[in-house]
Amino acid sequence: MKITVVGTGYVGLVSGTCFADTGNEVTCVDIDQNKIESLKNGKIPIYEPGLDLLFERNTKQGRLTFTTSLEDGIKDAEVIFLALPTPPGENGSADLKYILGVAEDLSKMITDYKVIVDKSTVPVGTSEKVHEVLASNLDESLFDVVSNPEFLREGVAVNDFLKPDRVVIGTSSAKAQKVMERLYAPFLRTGNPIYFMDERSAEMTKYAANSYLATRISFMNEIANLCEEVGADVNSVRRGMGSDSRIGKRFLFPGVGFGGSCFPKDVLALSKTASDHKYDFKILNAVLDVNAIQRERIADKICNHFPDLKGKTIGLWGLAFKPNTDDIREAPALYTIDKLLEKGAKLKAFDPEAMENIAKIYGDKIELVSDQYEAILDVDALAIMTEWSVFRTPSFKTMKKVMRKPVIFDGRNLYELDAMKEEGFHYESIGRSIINL
Ligand SMILES: NC(=O)C1=CN([C@@H]2O[C@H](COP(=O)(O)OP(=O)(O)OC[C@H]3O[C@@H](n4cnc5c(N)ncnc54)[C@H](O)[C@@H]3O)[C@@H](O)[C@H]2O)C=CC1
Ligand SMILES: O=C(O)[C@H]1O[C@H](OP(=O)(O)OP(=O)(O)OC[C@H]2O[C@@H](n3ccc(=O)[nH]c3=O)[C@H](O)[C@@H]2O)[C@H](O)[C@@H](O)[C@@H]1O
Repeated sequence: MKITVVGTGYVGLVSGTCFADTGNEVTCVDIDQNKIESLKNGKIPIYEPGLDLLFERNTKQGRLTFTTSLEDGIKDAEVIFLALPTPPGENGSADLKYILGVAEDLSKMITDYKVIVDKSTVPVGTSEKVHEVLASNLDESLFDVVSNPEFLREGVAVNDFLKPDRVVIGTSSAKAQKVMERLYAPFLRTGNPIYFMDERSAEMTKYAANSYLATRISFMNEIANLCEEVGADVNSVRRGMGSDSRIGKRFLFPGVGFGGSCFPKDVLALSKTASDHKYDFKILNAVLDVNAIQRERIADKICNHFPDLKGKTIGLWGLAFKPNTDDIREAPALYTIDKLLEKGAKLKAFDPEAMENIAKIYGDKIELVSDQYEAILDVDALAIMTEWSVFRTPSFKTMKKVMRKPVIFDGRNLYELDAMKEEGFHYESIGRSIINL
């Protein structure tokens, strides 16, 4: 099938590459000329494990191409995916200017039947808006609009796309449904379901899923904070809870709050949809409030430990919003950095992939170093912000040797309390007791 993907970011590039890998001819379109130039030269502008292999194979074999011209990109395409940004607008609702802008452009270009698929996360009713924009210039027989929310996670995006837990398709057109069934069949061979529903339900499913996952995280963060008060250990509590099959083990890890380009914006957008309909969605507002407090928790612990941070140096391990990505959008590390800088601390940091993006924001306000031990050389304390595997079994001996003081603030609960006691660290984590030296 000939497919066009408009928007070549985390979702568009992964989807386009994976669709090419099942034999489709895919053209990716983006307005960012640098991005397209780099992709044409074989360079992937994001870090996403496993993407390089698929990218190389499909570009080499000519199934995956790139252009900045929407008009060229959609030539002969049967399906056009919109994988465009939907950032929060002024009032928190998703800003649809990219989606509706491209729909408007498409309405002036389409000459034969195409299925326009929205893959971006958009508020309920957006498919109808896209339909309206297209219909303002096009005969209705020339297009169908489908909602196909994407559930991939950054860092494991390729695997999530190739083996989705489920595919959700919102459409009222039998013709479009057949096209989508054909396109997704190779990804559903193990019997994972494809659910067809109306467009509004598909749009709602995406927000409901993300908001529920964010709710679990905020809930666990509050349990963790209470564990600290009552002397319980959240790691034990998490295991005890998660092994109940009604609850499940995943997404119960407390930490420094959820970040990334989606949970914070999607919970906010759903809350806005609710208030637009005069519905006070109390849980969602609490989820956001808890998260705003939690993402400052490590900085707060550091400030408690060092009443005056002037003249102190703190090392940071991890800057990305989660491991295996270079993405720092809404990363909890940003909030920690801002607070510690404001209090006068000097910062040194290391992240395996996100340092280039951090440098774009902070310049020389923080010292970025290329080795995790260099990031703790002569520091008064280490703060762990992202659970990259490489931080899980460090040499505690080396750490103690290079740090000015053996003090760790662990936002991801990477180490056992007994080990920290034995190794002689002052160790503060999330939802567990403090190991005092
Ligand atoms: N990042 C993720 O893990 C996931 C994101 N989503 C949703 O998918 C959508 C896209 O997200 P990301 O891929 O993260 O965004 P992104 O910001 O990484 O990529 C969006 C791309 O669209 C391009 N673009 C903007 N205007 C354009 C135009 N008029 N024509 C062509 N290209 C244009 C930008 O240059 C950028 O390359 C959002 O709605 C997001 O909520 C859904 C599931 C997962
Ligand atoms: O709509 C989206 O963009 C995507 O948002 C999330 O994916 P992603 O943001 O890539 O990453 P997650 O693994 O969900 O983590 C999000 C945040 O929650 C935090 N988190 C996650 C799990 C957990 O148990 N505890 C926890 O604090 C992570 O550290 C991270 O900051 C969803 O998991 C995807 O299904 C969805 O497609």
